[in-house]
Amino acid sequence: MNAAATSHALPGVKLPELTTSKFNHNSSVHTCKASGNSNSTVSNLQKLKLDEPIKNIGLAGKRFCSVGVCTHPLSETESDSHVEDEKVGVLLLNLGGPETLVDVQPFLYNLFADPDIIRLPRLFRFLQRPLAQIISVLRARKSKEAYASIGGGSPLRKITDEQASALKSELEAKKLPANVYIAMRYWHPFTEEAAQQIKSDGITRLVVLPLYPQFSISTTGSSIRALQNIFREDKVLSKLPVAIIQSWYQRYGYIKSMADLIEEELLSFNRPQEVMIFFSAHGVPETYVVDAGDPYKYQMEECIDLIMQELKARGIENNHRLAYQSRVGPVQWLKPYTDEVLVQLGQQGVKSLLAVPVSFVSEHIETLEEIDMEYKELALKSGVENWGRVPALGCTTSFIADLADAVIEALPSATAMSASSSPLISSSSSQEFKRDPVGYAMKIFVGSFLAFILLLSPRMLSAFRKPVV
Ligand SMILES: C=CC1=C(C)c2cc3[nH]c(cc4nc(cc5[nH]c(cc1n2)c(C)c5CCC(=O)O)C(CCC(=O)O)=C4C)c(C)c3C=C
Ligand SMILES: [Fe+2]
Repeated sequence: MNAAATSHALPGVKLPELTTSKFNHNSSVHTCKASGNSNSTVSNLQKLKLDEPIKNIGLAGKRFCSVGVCTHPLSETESDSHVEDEKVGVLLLNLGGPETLVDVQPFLYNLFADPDIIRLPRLFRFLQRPLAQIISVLRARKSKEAYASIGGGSPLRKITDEQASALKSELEAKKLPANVYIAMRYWHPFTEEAAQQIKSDGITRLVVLPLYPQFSISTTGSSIRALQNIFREDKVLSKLPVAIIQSWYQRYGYIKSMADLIEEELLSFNRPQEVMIFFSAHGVPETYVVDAGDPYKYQMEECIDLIMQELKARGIENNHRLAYQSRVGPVQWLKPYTDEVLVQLGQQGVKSLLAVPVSFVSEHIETLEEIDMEYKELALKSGVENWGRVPALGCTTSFIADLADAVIEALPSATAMSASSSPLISSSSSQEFKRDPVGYAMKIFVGSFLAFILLLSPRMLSAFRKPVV
């Protein structure tokens, strides 16, 4: 476990009591539920109060619960309300992608203008937008080439639409009629558009479901912040009961669906038992984990362990590795890097390799271009002879059914986001400031100065322009 993952990724977030459980391979039901749902199928429960600082309960960085549901403490009136009388909405959070090559630069601008993607010291936040403009222009050419090679745009919107409609059908089949909305962080349909639709449809209870299995400050965290900002400013939305599922990588339905895909893909090799299972996750800068307490790395490692345990239970005992891809800019990202590990494996004599994208559930630029083209070529050049790739989950039936169950489990614990005491928006830096204001001020001053020099240096600018591999 990484000691740095002790603080919560959304610092100070108060969560209701969640029940925790052991992962149960023999069970076809989920092993964890939010408390408040009396129909619990949970075994080996251990209560974990998440509104206490995590480090005080000796479970730093660990989440044993399959669904981290983030709400405010339930009031009696709210917890008494009947779900059957509600107009239920489900909001899927996703990244978004450029639909045409013309969209690429403005999409990149939106991405780099996000303070959860380029984390500038507070004093230099005024540089965020000009920097985003420079970096997006510098990166646009390479990025356009990549999108051009997969047909001229991102498939993300289409796939997310399909997932939304599959989830809606599955919820209906499970007797929970619901409207399903999509909020993309950096391209259409933007979070604002989804929020307006939710409001005009008169939704009375909302479950927020990120399409990222693992939590990262840069993905789910950023989307929740954006949502929180919009909801808090709106009279109606600020009162809407909302349940936020923060991560769901431990759910058995997800783990089983991933194992199914891997098992099936292994069969396409001549000697399946000799294939190295190579998990490739999207990276994040190392400082996210080490300084900001992003649980992403820990959750990723736990996720891979769970998938491998599930495969082992099926008699599949292949070797496996985890590496991180898609780094951007000159800073250190989570290691080991996918490109470096592929070269090492080839040189070490690994002949058959199955790539498994694991941080995202749709095909996108980084599966279709980076893995299928760049990494495949690199692996084959390095000595790998047989290459395969597990498809993204997309609309796999067992996976969508499990997402529907996650929504149903989360629904009863929805409460209003409005309470202005909500700490969802508060940042780790404000907590640090409260703890040690002088040290914090010094750090900001020195950090800002260095950041300013670094950010405008030719090396930094060219690192954003260069393709990583
Ligand atoms: C779990 C998934 C993702 C994490 C974590 C993540 C962090 C992260 N990403 C960038 C920079 C870029 N990401 C880009 C595309 C992109 N990123 C994700 C997912 C995660 N990103 C997806 C699904 C996509 C693809 C969308 C699509 O169009 O198909 C891009 C644009 C493409 C490119 O030019 O490479 C950039 C840039 C950072 C800096 C970051 C963490 C800080
Ligand atoms: Fe990314």
